[in-house]
Amino acid sequence: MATSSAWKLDDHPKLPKGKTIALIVLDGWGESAPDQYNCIHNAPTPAMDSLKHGAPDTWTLIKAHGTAVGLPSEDDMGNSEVGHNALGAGRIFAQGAKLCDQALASGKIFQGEGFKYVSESFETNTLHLVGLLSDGGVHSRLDQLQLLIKGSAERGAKRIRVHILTDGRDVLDGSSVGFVETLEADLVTLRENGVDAQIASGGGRMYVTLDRYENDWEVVKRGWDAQVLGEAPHKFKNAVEAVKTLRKEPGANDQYLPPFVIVDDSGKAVGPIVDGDAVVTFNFRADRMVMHAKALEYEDFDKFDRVRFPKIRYAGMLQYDGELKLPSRYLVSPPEIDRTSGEYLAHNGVSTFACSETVKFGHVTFFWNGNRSGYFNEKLEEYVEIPSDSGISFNVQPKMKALEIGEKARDAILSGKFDQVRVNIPNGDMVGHTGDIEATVVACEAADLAVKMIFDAIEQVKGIYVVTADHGNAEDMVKRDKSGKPALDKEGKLQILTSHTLKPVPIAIGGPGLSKGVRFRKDLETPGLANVAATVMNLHGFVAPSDYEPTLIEVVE
Ligand SMILES: O=C(O)[C@@H](CO)OP(=O)(O)O
Ligand SMILES: [Mn+2]
Ligand SMILES: [Mn+2]
Repeated sequence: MATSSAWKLDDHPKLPKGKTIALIVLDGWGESAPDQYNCIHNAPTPAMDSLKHGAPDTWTLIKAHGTAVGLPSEDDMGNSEVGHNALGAGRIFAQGAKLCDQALASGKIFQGEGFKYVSESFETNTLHLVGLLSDGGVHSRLDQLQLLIKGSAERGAKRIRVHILTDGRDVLDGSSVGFVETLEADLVTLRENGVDAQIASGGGRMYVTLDRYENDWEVVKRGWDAQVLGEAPHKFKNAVEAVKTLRKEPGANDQYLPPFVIVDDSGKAVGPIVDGDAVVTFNFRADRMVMHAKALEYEDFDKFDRVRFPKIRYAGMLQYDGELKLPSRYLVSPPEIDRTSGEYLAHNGVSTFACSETVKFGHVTFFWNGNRSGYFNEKLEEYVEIPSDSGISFNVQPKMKALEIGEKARDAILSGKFDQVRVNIPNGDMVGHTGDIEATVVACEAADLAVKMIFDAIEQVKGIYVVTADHGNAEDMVKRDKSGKPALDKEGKLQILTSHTLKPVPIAIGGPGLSKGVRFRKDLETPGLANVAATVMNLHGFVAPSDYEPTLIEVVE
């Protein structure tokens, strides 16, 4: 790849090139006060602990939520998409949640090409809305769905079917009932006003539709069967009753609710997707919509038997994959995350190895590279995916593939072939989402062992490590009141927190290759994840582009 002048990075005046850098992202690893709900504190994590104590020059905290990562407000917890986007792109982009808010508030969403396209079905056919039903703000938001439904009805949608996916992962488990009741009440009002509006199907997000990175197509198939074919093992006349009843099944919770369809008095599904219908998927976040989008859009498709492939007018809330241009129609233009650090470094000859297990593979590749799949330069990059366990909830195998990721990273470091070895270690996050505190402690220990393995390899090649996280999760596993004490529910019970948090995340640098005098600056007011890219570019021996968020480090004599 010839380096055009636009891509050429200036040499760093003080820092050398050619050091091997291990870049470790601990998924869902925030910093919080120690107590019994802080699984990171309660796990033996000697590698991570060794970085922290008495080392203010090489260990610090950075912001990983809210406006620091392009989310609408400081009440928005961080997540992997916005976190890895910020880490990789070195700048803060207004993210999907915010762009959709703006488009809905101004009404522009209804004037765009995407909406016009789907609205051509309104007169004669059904509008289906499919997505995650909660106010979590990570993948979707209920208030955005409400505005979309209202706006569509005002613009001629006569028959509306909503296919819901219950959450319990970005919000408390059990909250699905309240969200379904709220939606149902809206639909009742619409019906009173002459719009035939109903919930048509549903299921838990982790079991129905929202798989990612092709971990388990069965998940998408279950959703297809319910949404398109109108077939599911459970049939109900009413969605509130469906959710309440199915939550009582063994092992069921909001995340893993079995699929159901709503049927009429004669037992017929009320809303299968058929030829001529319009479909809008109202999630703004990409990763868990890509597989579903392929099933809805691709003529050639062999991942499961679709039985019927209806000719529909389909639009995503956003375009979910910029490289694949998928879906081809969308309501809101996604953030244009360009000139990522990965692309710059590839243009400047830096060779990169990236690895995680399936459930986080796209985080260190696709999200890292600004929601773009594929290599920038095949000769310089190698991305390795370790297959994740599928069909289980991760508290059953809390060690996940941490050690395998550690081994792959170690081998890549020792091979001498790569300047940057980048990994995501998923345990704190994936097991934290199960709400299983004991398993999450085991998960954090496993993550730390993987970190240690990578540190050892860096030691051998006299390289540098940068270790950080994308957002919090495992460091706080209980819902708290304003004073920070565990909040009790109406029955006086603790409410286990399965979601991410608002906490800052640690970042540490070190290793024998770190030049003397490199330390974290103290003059940045609120450093966040977006400051990491410039830092890493410096450690590779380059000055970051001038519009990147400033580097976290300085070199003192
Ligand atoms: O699992 C997911 O989809 C989200 C939570 O909704 O987690 P993360 O952002 O860490 O991928
Ligand atoms: Mn994450
Ligand atoms: Mn997560």
